[in-house]
Amino acid sequence: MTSTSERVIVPPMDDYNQQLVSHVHPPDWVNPKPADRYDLVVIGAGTAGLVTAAGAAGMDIGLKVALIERHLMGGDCLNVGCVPSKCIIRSSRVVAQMKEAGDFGIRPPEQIDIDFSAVMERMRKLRAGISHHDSAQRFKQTYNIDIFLGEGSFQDSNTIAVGDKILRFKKAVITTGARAVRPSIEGIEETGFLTNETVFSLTERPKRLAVIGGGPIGCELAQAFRRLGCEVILFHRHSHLLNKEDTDAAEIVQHKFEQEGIRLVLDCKMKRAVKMDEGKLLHYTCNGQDESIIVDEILVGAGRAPNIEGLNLDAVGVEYHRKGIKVNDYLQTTNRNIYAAGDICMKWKFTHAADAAARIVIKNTLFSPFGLGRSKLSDLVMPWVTYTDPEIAHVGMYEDEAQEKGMKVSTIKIPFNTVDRAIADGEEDGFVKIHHQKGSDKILGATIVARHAGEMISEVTTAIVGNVGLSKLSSAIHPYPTQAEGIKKAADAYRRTLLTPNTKRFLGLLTKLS
Ligand SMILES: Cc1cc2nc3c(=O)[nH]c(=O)nc-3n(C[C@H](O)[C@H](O)[C@H](O)COP(=O)(O)OP(=O)(O)OC[C@H]3O[C@@H](n4cnc5c(N)ncnc54)[C@H](O)[C@@H]3O)c2cc1C
Ligand SMILES: NC(=O)c1ccc[n+]([C@@H]2O[C@H](COP(=O)([O-])OP(=O)(O)OC[C@H]3O[C@@H](n4cnc5c(N)ncnc54)[C@H](O)[C@@H]3O)[C@@H](O)[C@H]2O)c1
Repeated sequence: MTSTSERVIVPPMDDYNQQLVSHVHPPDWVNPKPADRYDLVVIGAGTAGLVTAAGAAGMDIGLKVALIERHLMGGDCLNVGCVPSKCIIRSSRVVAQMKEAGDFGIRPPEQIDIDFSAVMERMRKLRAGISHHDSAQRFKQTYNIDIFLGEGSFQDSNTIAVGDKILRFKKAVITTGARAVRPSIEGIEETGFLTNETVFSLTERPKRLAVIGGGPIGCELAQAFRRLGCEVILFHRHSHLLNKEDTDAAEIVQHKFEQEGIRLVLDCKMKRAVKMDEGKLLHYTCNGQDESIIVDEILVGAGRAPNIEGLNLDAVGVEYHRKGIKVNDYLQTTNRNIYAAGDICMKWKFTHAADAAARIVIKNTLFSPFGLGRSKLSDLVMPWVTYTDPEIAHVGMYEDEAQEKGMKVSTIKIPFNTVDRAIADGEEDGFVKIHHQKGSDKILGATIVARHAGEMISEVTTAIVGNVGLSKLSSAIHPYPTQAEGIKKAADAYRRTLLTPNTKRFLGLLTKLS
């Protein structure tokens, strides 16, 4: 047995990050002697890889599974994505609520003292605490999975190399995820910038922060850093933020950002970055005007690039493109023995999407002989949430998407200023919007904008998955007062559309006879 594990550093290497690394890339890890042949080899131990490997090995039916990770087990979600971002978002919400205290009859403190380094330390502590779930030791001991730390690279259609080890497989799954796109802005590499891979290592607050990209990453982090005391300028190349979301929803968030003092530069083109003594100079154009600004740090959240380099995909006939690996609806690549799941191959780049895809892959690789009974990606009903404040939660189709599919759509919108609990909470900026098939109560999709919209959307997801229509939803009792009553109000609004003049006449007759 040889040790192939390279020492990995997650700055700052305090006790918490040492604990994290000891779980997800132990410095003293010794790769095992490979089995003669694996039923499944999984490359990449992010959410998709962990769920695939644990799901297969955890069945305890004697499957031999290997999992390869070159950096940190847990992937983006645990280390540089969902977990650290939601921890600092939580701290930033405390600041926002302290600032709003006056609206609730509570005198806010004269000065809110934000200890940025303590906020980041809290995040590191929580992340380290969660990390044992994804640890190499746990996956080895609980599931009897062979963990190989190192870069996986295909040799041929039956073997993968990790360092000096050769792993033979029946089926392989590529779950290597994606990373931040490096923007093509002149001088940006020399000037230096942060991405999601480095921003959570900050220990000091940058006074002036430029955020490039107004998608989920840019928006969630711009608002958090603004609330934690940075001056934030947010550059986006489209005419409004979160342009993939429902327009009304994005508008509410954009308005909130402006209220909170985030400077928005929309429809912009970044031209050049220059490192100066006073900071980082950014040249850009906006509305045809040349402009510039000096900041202390630049954070880029400008989309994702797939981690395909080094996999040697050409050797195994796995086709790929700029956005990732090509898969069919069964998540099978162009090599029938090799599958893929998660950010490496899917338009839905979410942890829960990677998890759901992994479950499809387990079924299709191991339990669908001759292709019988395979599960399809297109059967999934996918919700997602952007954790701005208010949050935007969505599930199913947007109105235009449904129309493009030839469906006739009706939309019901309930603003939260008509929902008692939202009024009591002082959280009236938002709405529940439900799209349903015209002339029927079948729910096609929904968007919710609310402080905890993410906690509410699952009711609609469950309804869609369970084929529960608006009529049934309207008969489900919702506790009063809750913000989820907004969903019931939408369902009630649908029920009222059934009251045609004829039904009203009939009901009138019934009352006379009663
Ligand atoms: C800032 C940020 C916030 C986010 N917030 C959320 C959120 O709130 N909710 C949500 O649902 N999603 C969120 N996401 C998205 C989520 O993190 C991803 O969709 C999810 O991590 C994808 O999982 P994955 O397994 O496909 O890939 P990854 O998590 O990227 O894992 C891939 C793994 O493969 C390894 N690897 C790559 N190449 C090789 C190789 N050749 N050999 C061995 N190992 C290799 C990598 O090191 C990595 O560990 C966020 C993302 C970011 C960046
Ligand atoms: N809450 C969540 O679930 C969550 C949170 C964060 C990220 N994510 C996932 O991560 C993925 C990546 O997020 P993202 O925000 O990086 O990508 P994105 O592609 O969704 O958004 C980036 C935006 O930046 C713009 N942009 C790119 N280059 C620019 C430039 N030079 N100047 C100005 N604007 C520029 C793009 O046009 C785009 O609209 C998303 O697909 C999302 O699924 C999810």
